[in-house]
This record gives sequence, structure tokens and C-alpha cells, in this order.
Amino acid sequence: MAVREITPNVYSVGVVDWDREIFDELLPLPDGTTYNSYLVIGSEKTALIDAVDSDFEEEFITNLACSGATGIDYLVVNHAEQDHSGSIPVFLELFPSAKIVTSEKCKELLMSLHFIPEFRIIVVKDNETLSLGDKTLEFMETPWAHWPDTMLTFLKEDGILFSCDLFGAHYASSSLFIDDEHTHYLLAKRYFAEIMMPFRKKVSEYVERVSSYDIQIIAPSHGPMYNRPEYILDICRKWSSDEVKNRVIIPYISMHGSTKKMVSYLTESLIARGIEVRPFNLGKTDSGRLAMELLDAATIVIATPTVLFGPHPKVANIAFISNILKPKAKAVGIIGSYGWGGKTVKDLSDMIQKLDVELLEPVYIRGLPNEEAFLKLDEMADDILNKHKEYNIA
Ligand SMILES: Cc1cc2nc3c(=O)[nH]c(=O)nc-3n(C[C@H](O)[C@H](O)[C@H](O)COP(=O)(O)O)c2cc1C
Repeated sequence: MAVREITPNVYSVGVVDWDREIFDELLPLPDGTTYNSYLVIGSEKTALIDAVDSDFEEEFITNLACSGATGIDYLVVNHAEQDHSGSIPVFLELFPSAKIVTSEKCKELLMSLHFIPEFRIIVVKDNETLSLGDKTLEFMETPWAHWPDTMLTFLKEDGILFSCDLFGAHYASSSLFIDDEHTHYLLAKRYFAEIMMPFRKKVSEYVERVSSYDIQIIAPSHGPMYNRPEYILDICRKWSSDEVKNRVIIPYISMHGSTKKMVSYLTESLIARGIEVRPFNLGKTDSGRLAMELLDAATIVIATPTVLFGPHPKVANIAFISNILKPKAKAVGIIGSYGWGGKTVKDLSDMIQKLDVELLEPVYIRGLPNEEAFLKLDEMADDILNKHKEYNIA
């Protein structure tokens, strides 16, 4: 991506990864991503904010050469993850007098992840400032958004918050700023659900903290920048709250149709009670879409047949992922079908121990669902409705 000016003497020098389809070998990227890097040229010193993935170091170095900067004194590293830090070793070779400016925790990580020598690193603390002459950088420690090392950098004179992974979105775009908030919304939601949901209490704290600053632009490390910061601050405030919707999601697998009949029946039964429902066939759904729904649903009903004495592996995988993503749901139900025996309900309950949820009475039946099974599913729907009324959402 070409070097572009954001405000006088502040440039975007990052790269676009149009083709990336998966992140962390786990998260589908329907719209690619970007690795953003920003150059701040002060009257006395020049700082680069974050670097890019090592796959793009050639393009990155070309961007720096085209930026017009005569030298770079500091590389501010907000976060040590390799998609931002992978090109740091090459950068340090090309700019032998540049120093890395980062948090104590990030220093440890950079030294172990990239063997960066300690003498090249300056550690800064929360609220510390660094003068570049007519421009001043202020650092805010924000651990666990989403690694323990993370910090944000605020360029005071221009009101630009370099927010690293916080407020990001995986969105390959040639636009510097968001051109369509509607299109962006779902990508930001997917990103938040996959990356920030487990740390939403921290995110909530950080949203309030940065809201007290006079921010004109938020410049994240993935996706376009925000020249209307309140848009992303407002939605992150909502996503990081405890607020849930009168909605049930049903991740399911069915090999031969019995569990699917139960899912279809429960879906209709919930709709008849005025509850929104979203069944997810785990044979087809991408995990990011499911994560997005996990951000809103008050209840999760996991539906699986028994396979080799336990839940179907695709369902077990989603139960495991839900357990670590820590969605906001307040209740969980288990339904499904077995042939001769096993411990599916117990195994699944054990897999979601980290979730602070009420467990509904399971409906786990032998073979095809009969009238009695359908009555039990109606009872589960009644139970869900009552709970949603208790939560004041139905
Ligand atoms: C590969 C395979 C393994 C199975 N293992 C078990 C098992 O360990 N215990 C059991 O009760 N049923 C087992 N079953 C039977 C299914 O749980 C049963 O047929 C169920 O009704 C299938 O539900 P579905 O139609 O939703 O796929 C197994 C079925 C298959 C295909």
C-alpha cells in the first residue's frame, strides 16, 4: 500500500494482505486483513508505531524508504505478536541506531520471540511521555487487550490514538478511513468476538479510559482508521458489557437426522414463544460467524448425537472454543440423540466449566425423537422463556 499522509507529518506506512484467508490457523478471514504501521515525524525525532508481518517486510521497507523520513529514532512496539513484530529484526538491521520503545512485558516477549538484544529496548511505563520535538507520544498500558504486553500510544498534538489490536478489524481495504460503517460493523464484530470477547471486562475498562482523551482519530493495527472515534467506542462499549439479547443459538451436528429433527422442533418452539433463534450446522458454519452470535445470545443450546461414547468431535471442538471465548450467555442446554449409551451430557457439561451459566434440564433421547421428546423440548423452550424474563430481556 502506498505511503499516505494522515495529518501533517503523520503517515500510514503499513501493508494490505488481500489474500489471507485464515488467522492463527483457526479464524477464517472473509475479507483479508492489513498490518498497519504509522510514521510520526517530529521536529527533533522520528518514531515508527508498530511494524508488520515478516511476509511483507520488503514492501514495508520500501514504504519506509518512500516516506521521506531521513532517519528513524524510535520504533514504538505496542504489542509483540508476530503479525506486528515479524519485520522488527530486519528493521533493526536497517536502522542500527533506532531504539524500540515498549512495555516491560513486551520487552520480555520481543527478546524471546525474536532474540532482540536488550540494549536496543527502552521500557516505558503507564502514562509516560516521549517528546519528538513538536509532537508528543503518551503511552497507556492496557494488559490483556489481548496479550499481557499490550499498550496504546496517543499522539497528543494530533489527537491520534494508535490502538494496536484494540478497536481493530480484519478488513483489507485501500481506504485509509472507514468508508462504510455498515459494512465495517460485522467485520469489527467478528474480530471483537474472536479476539477480545475473553477479555471484555478489560476492554470495557479501556474504552472508558480512552474516552476521557480528546481523540480525533483511532488508528488500529488491523483495518481502516476511524475519523469518527465514537462509532467504534460506542459499539465496543456495548459488546464488552454484560448485555445479552432475547436470543438462543443452537450449534449442532446430526449424522443421520435425529438430532436435526430435535433442533428444528426446538427452533419452532422458541420462535412461537417470541424468542429469536439461530441454529448453526457445524458441518457448514465458519467458527467466526458462531463467535459473533455468541456475543449476543442469552442462551446456548448444544445439540449432538453420541459418537464413540461422547459428543461428536465437531461439537466438542465448539464446546471447547466457547469455554475459552467466555461468551456472555447465562444459560446452556444440551439436546441430542444416542443409540445405546455413553456419557455425552456429562462430557459436554465438563467441557464448559469456565462458563458462568445455569445448566438447563437436558433432553437427551434414544434414536428418533417421539412425542414425549417433543414435549420435553417444549418444556425446555418454556424454561428458556422464563429465564429470559428473569433476565429482563423477554
Ligand atoms: C460413528 C458412530 C459412532 C456411534 N457411537 C455411539 C456410541 O458410542 N454410543 C451411542 O449410544 N450411540 C452411538 N452411535 C449411534 C448414534 O448416536 C445414534 O444413531 C444417534 O441417533 C444418531 O443421531 P443423528 O441421527 O442425529 O446423527 C454412533 C453412531 C455412529 C455413526
